[in-house]
Amino acid sequence: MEASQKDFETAMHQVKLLKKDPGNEVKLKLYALYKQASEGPCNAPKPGIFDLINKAKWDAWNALGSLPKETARQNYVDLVASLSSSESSSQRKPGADSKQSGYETLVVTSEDSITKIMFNRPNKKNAITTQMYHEIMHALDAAGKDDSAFAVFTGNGDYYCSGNDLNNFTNVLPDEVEEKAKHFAILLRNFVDCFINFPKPLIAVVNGPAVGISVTLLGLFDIVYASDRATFHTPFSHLGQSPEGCSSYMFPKIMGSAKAAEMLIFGKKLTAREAYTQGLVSEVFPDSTFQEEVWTRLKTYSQLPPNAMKISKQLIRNVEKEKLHAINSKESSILQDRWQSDECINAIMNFFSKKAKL
Ligand SMILES: CCCCC/C=C/CC(=O)SCCNC(=O)CCNC(=O)[C@H](O)C(C)(C)COP(=O)(O)OP(=O)(O)OC[C@H]1O[C@@H](n2cnc3c(N)ncnc32)[C@H](O)[C@@H]1OP(=O)(O)O
Repeated sequence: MEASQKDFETAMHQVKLLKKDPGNEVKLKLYALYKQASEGPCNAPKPGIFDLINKAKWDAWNALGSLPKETARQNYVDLVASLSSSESSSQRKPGADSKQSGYETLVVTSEDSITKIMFNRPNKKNAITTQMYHEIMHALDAAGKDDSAFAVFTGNGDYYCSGNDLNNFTNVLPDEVEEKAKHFAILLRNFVDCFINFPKPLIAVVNGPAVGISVTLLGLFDIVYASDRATFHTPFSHLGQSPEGCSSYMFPKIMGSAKAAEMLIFGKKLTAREAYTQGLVSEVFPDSTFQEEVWTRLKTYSQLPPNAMKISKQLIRNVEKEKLHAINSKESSILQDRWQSDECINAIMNFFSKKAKL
């Protein structure tokens, strides 16, 4: 299948996550393909002979001649995929129980055929920064391709995750607000798409309170295990925002529209037991034995035939994939407007002036 504009944008994000410098030759190739894919054949004036860097870039772009934009886009996406996958395989020893390097906001490990992705900003209640959104997308992409049977998300410390890091919205100058909102909407859409597209069973081990986007995404998980200390809170109206993560569709489907509305419109916080009764959580465990019970069970499941599990997951989820992509796109574009609203800007300012906490 031909790479889409969205694949192209995702690849552009992935390039920023490469840990190793791919070298000048590859960087020139990436530059040339990027220009060809976004602007078409080279139309810029040739730089002067002593302007070495710009001349090398111009030469690389010009060398692509009349290569169609779509082919350049595909080649760019393929090149980035090969750079990312060679980087992740060189970071992992085959068969080893390994902590994968290259992540700053996550701890990603592979053990017992399970890829564990742990939010790792315990001092900030695992709030998700822009870097963390990118690292999660990268970890999911790698977990979808590695030889693990399934992927598990959990949190380090007392929280599962406190949702979007509200600092993502600070330090934005007034004339940048519109552009930033657009940028975040693209990031959000790409981020949620990674969960919709994830090909293997996706499991959440909710070790403590969960807020915002870390809750809404649970509707896209296949199994959710929760400690009895966990709570589930989507305070969108309090923040002048609106639902994401496909929750505007998945939550009413899972728990019925009356219960979903209490959460998504009024920000009602659910206990783990309530979330279980409403179908968002598969099972609740006492906090004292949570880790032991859950991981023992997951290790047993991970020995089941991986292809059978993958196929079953896809059978369950794929019927609605296109619908979910459309919902994600709509939710992201509504949020793009919300982030520019006085309601939202005031709510975030109140949080940082410590006037408002959830
Ligand atoms: C690309 C953009 C996509 C956007 C997608 C949109 C998603 C929507 C959402 O996710 S909405 C949810 C947003 N989250 C919140 O509003 C939570 C805000 N945090 C709180 O209300 C509280 O911190 C708490 C209830 C989670 C925990 O309270 P507690 O008193 O136990 O702890 P502290 O407040 O002292 O927290 C410790 C430090 O962590 C910082 N922090 C916690 N959560 C966030 C956050 N979401 N964003 C930014 N910072 C957060 C908190 O400020 C403390 O920092 P400090 O020690 O430096 O003061």
